Amino acid sequence: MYKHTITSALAGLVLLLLHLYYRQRQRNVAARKNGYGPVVKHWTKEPFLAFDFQMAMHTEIPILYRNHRKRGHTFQPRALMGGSTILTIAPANLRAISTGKDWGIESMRLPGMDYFCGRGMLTTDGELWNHSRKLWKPTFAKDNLLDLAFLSQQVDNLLADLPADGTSTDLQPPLYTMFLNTSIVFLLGIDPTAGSDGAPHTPTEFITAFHDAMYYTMFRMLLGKAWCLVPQKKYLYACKVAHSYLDYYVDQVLDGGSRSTKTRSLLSTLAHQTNDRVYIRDQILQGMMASQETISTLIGNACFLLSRNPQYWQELRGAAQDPRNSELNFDTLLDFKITRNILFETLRLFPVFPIMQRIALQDVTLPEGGAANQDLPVFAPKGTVVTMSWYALHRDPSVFGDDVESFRPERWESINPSQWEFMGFGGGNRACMGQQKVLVEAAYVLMRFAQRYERLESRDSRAWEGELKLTCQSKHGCKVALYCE
Ligand code: HEM
Repeated sequence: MYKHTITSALAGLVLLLLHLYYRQRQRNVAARKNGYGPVVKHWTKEPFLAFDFQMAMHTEIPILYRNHRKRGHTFQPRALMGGSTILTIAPANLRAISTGKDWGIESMRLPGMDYFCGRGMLTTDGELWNHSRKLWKPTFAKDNLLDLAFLSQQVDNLLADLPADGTSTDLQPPLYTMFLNTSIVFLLGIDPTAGSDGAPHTPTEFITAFHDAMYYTMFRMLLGKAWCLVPQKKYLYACKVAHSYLDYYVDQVLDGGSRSTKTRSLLSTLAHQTNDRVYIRDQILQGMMASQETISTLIGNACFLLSRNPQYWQELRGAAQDPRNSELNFDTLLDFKITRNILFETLRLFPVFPIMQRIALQDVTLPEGGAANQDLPVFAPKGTVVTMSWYALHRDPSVFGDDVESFRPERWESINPSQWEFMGFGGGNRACMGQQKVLVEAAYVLMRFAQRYERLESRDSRAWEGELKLTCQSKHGCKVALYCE
């Protein structure tokens, strides 16, 4: 009886595999007839859903680079049950995905994120997304980014706190705290370091709740409908604290009539344009996700690289001490080549967002990647997910030179990658709105550091290893020693 059951199960399995194999063959034949080419396949350990591959690409950042080197610009893990993602870094495909209306993110993100942060730029497609982008726009206008006074004061405090006698220190946590504070000023128009002002929670309680809610939101996104099986008390509490903290400030601005204030935080910009309290709160939460650890991650990575390449620190220090560069304002910082090259080179090697995904909103054609030569178009039926690895894209020797693993900021003087060959700030419809703000603020911090410290030395012999949370940070932080003259 037992033997019979096993034999039947095995026979069933073989039939299922044969069925899946022939279905895939039929699809390939049909695609070829229509001028499409099949995508190069990649074997995974778990062949049904390629689950091991999906997990690895979110935990081991360089894995997609290694696979692209083996399989080419476009490939697909073989998943017998279907539904596996197409991986592509072919610039023509990236252009098509980033500029058309056929690709989106809503169905991948909104179900898991809706309860916490609702509908906004990071969770919707189409009209809703477009509407949010328009409402956010004035906050990123140049005249709203000129004032570096709060950042300057924060940098003063940081420089006063950091040891300058060669004692080992990790720059990542204080950089994170500093940019968390500037983020809150930018989003809410309040100084979180100034103490309590009647809000139902302290800024620290809000931040803790924000992180807790994000942590559980990740599970919601991973588990889909099965999420309801997980105890939800902590998640609901975290959402409640974060919501009530922000509601307090939204109410103040809407009810207190302070909409005419000159402070152009995201909150005040939005309050000029809508009365929808929940909508405004949701946008602030999404702004927090886009901004709160991005700039600190970039500067931390830049310092990590500079501490191992002292010649560039000396170059930066020389420029920072040059009296002609004494005025650090929006325009001078944005035009400053040395910091720009350092920041772009850092983003090239360690993109803050190393992978990005999109889902096909209808049947679509990708311009290339089909057949063994990868020169035929690829058919992507509605619901196909594409994964784009910026980490791999930024290591193309034909664009960046043979020494792609080296930190060489001066390469940016002689290369000219297209928008689809370097995507540190994304590109196309959903390109980063904060790019100028980032380049100016990060340059400001690097210049202030280089003015003060004669040397920046690494205190960590390990190679850079990425840890993917909201952004991709160095797993081991940025352990350095700083020396003043
Ligand atoms: C090192 C810092 C940063 C980097 C590297 C960065 C990079 C990116 C990238 C790659 C995208 C595209 C995402 C996609 O394709 O779906 C993006 C989107 C975005 N970024 Fe940034 N970002 C940074 C900081 C910021 C900051 C500080 C803000 C705001 C204060 C900001 C606001 C946004 C917004 C609003 C979007 C969404 C655009 C949309 O979906 O339409 N970013 N960012």
